[in-house]
Amino acid sequence: MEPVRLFNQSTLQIQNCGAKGRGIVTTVAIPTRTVIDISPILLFPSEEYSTHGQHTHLDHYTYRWKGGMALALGLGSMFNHSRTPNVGFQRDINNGLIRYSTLREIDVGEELCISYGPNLWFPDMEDPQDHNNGSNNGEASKGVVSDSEDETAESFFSRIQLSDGEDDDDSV
Ligand SMILES: C[S@@+](CC[C@H](N)C(=O)[O-])C[C@H]1O[C@@H](n2cnc3c(N)ncnc32)[C@H](O)[C@@H]1O
Repeated sequence: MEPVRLFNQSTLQIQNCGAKGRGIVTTVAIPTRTVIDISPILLFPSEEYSTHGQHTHLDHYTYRWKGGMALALGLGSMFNHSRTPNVGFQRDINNGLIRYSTLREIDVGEELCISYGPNLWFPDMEDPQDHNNGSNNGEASKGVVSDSEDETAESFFSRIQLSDGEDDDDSV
């Protein structure tokens, strides 16, 4: 596909990122700790999700959320995964939003990626070992990230909390 400038964020564009499918790329350099998007979510209650949603393509896009699974509307559904993400996110459960912020300085033309956590349901194209053996392409449950109540060391929530200032330490 041709890169398409996004209406609400004119410095980011969505484009084809090879085997990963579509992804988000920046057309300008971005300083660290910059909020780059705030995506409202659509909540699917747990029962509805287990009966219907998880059997559909939605299951590749949803975030674990209090009371069910959430689909991020807008950019939030377009971030690809990296083991070394340059974007972090924070769920705002009360307001039904996810805030995305840069974790380091980002150069022009870089793809913006989040970490989905350790349980991938596809071979990671950014990880040559995984790409070769496809070892994660099996039993792992889908859903983009781990439960906020049950964070793993590799997931964003255990690494940084930007917007509420409770913990803005990058360390794991
Ligand atoms: C939330 S969607 C991201 C947007 C997606 N690329 C698209 O075009 O709709 C998650 C899907 O993107 C793909 N994906 C994301 N990160 C990837 C990676 N590092 N390696 C391979 N595929 C990836 C997988 O197919 C995954 O199910």
